[in-house]
Amino acid sequence: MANDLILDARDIHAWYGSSHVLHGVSLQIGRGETVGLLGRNGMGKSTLIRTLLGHVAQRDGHILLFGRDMSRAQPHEVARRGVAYVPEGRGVFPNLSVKENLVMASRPAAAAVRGGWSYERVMETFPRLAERVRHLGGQLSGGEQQMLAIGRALMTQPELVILDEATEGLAPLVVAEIWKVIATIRADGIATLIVDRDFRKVLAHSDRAVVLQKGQVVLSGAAPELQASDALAGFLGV
Ligand SMILES: Nc1ncnc2c1ncn2[C@@H]1O[C@H](COP(=O)(O)OP(=O)(O)OP(=O)(O)O)[C@@H](O)[C@H]1O
Repeated sequence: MANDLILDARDIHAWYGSSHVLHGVSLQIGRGETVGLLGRNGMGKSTLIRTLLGHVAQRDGHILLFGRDMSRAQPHEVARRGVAYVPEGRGVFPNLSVKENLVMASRPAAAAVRGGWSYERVMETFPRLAERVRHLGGQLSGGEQQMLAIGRALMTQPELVILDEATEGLAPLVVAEIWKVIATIRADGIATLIVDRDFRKVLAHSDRAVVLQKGQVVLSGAAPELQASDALAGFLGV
């Protein structure tokens, strides 16, 4: 199994100044596996993601990516290893056009391996973006920006896509479109780590899920098992 792991993070701690936020979290993601990361507000989900990506300087623990030690890696080194991050708040370039946003993210890399995510395939997957290729990132609606952010992530030909609150604040129709794209990414065999407030949708689209409470893993298991678990509602406060 070890060789099939994309991510193997063990005993992760993280701090903001004197505030100790993650208390020994372990998380494994296998090739092509979709993992949901659940927990109430402020429980450490974004911090865990940002720590894995190298954005939180005060950290401890072991992070292996494809078996390589990335415990002290910088964010650009993690990205180069095939981890694409779609942050809360999207992160598209407002002064570049839709096409420029996509093309500048593009990496040929191992595209041939799976057919890859070409500019054309992103356009087919997101018809709304195709209608707006010349618009600037900043002129797009929130939902379109989110699609552009996901499109950018896919153009890097990732092995693992991390989606932090990708549907936050979007209209129901757009949310439904984004879940459809998440299903496409999964069917493509790209591993995904998903954070979203809609825990039912997360479980429906994941192989496995992990629940954080106060910076610790309090529950984890196969998605169908968690769905049926009485403990889950308690941890999520629903
Ligand atoms: N930049 C920061 N500086 C100081 N404290 C922070 C910072 N970011 C987050 N925190 C604190 O760390 C804890 C975990 O926050 P985090 O954002 O990781 O939680 P979360 O589970 O992602 O919740 P949310 O859904 O609200 O984003 C919270 O107590 C939060 O206030």
